Amino acid sequence: MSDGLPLALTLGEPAGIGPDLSLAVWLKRRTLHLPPFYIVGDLDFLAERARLLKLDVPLKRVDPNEAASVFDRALPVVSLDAPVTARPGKPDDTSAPAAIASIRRAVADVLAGDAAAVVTNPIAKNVLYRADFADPGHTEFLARLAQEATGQAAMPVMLLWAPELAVVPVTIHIPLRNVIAELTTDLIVRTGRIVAHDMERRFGVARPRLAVAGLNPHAGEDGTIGDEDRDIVAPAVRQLQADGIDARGPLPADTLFHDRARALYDVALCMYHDQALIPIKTLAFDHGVNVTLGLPFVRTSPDHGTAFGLAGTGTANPASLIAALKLAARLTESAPALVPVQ
Ligand SMILES: NC(=O)C1=CN([C@@H]2O[C@H](COP(=O)(O)OP(=O)(O)OC[C@H]3O[C@@H](n4cnc5c(N)ncnc54)[C@H](O)[C@@H]3O)[C@@H](O)[C@H]2O)C=CC1
Ligand SMILES: NCC(=O)COP(=O)(O)O
Repeated sequence: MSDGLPLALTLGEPAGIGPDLSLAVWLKRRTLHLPPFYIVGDLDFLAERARLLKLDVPLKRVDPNEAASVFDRALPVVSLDAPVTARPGKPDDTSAPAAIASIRRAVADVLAGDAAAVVTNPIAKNVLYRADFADPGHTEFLARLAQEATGQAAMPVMLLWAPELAVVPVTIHIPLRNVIAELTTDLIVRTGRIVAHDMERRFGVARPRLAVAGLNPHAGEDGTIGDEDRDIVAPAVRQLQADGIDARGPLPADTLFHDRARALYDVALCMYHDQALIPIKTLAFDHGVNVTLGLPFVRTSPDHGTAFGLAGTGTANPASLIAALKLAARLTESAPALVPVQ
């Protein structure tokens, strides 16, 4: 990992499974050779959750620069002045400030060079929205924080990655009825350029192959089942090709995700959230990782959400968080912790 720096892991929604998984994966640090990380959150709250789960996890309040050396014997906690009282499975609007402050601190640490990358635990979007969180999710919030800190505009792109499949939703958390209005040739082109750049730079794929899904059934069937594929998606593919990017499409989405089709591309660019996330969560829910491309730093996250029904039970599967920690370490190895925004 870059310069032996630890990963900064956010608290996420305190009533969700993020705290449980963070404690559980620390216990597996040696057997799984996990990269060192610290969690940004309320130490007393984490100690209480560990007691509830009967997990013997010593916690140590640290500054980020102490975290790597502490990690082997205790879970390092960068403590925030944002106490949490939420109980497992009972989301409580008062914990939104702590969830937000944790993300802010993790980003500040990585931008200050004190952490190698940001790994986020799941937040409950509706809880944050009620607290006037202005962004749809981490993806856009992280880009805003990066822009505020560096003065450089960042266009964040959501990638869901697993060894079996990588997908990008071009439009993300918007109502389905707004997708057509927001889907433009320019948006697809800008997204495709960032995907091609970051797949090469971060993931080490020499000439990434992009499969661009159509929006309509049968990719519009020559404009007879909707004209967006012909008028919006196809020109974007041509532009990406003119840029020298190996892009194909628009391809019918219903035949894009079976085994033989997946062997022909590195990333599928999908036109809306569920077109991208259904296939990857079907194939790789337990170990899929959410990665934000287009940022000047690495951010990964488990692919799942807060799973309120499992919080405090000790039954949530930690595999996706483990994959997120390992991928964050890998991505910071293959490129500097901070890369300029294109
Ligand atoms: N990166 C993030 O911050 C994300 C946040 N969310 C948020 O999570 C909340 C709940 O969303 P849902 O759609 O219900 O998705 P979810 O992923 O929390 O749960 C979907 C199903 O998968 C199960 N599940 C999830 N994680 C699991 C794990 N580690 N082990 C075993 N089973 C697991 C749950 O019990 C549930 O049956 C929402 O508020 C949403 O906004 C959802 C996805 C990502
Ligand atoms: N469906 C993916 C998701 O909700 C993650 O969003 P983000 O918080 O990473 O932007």
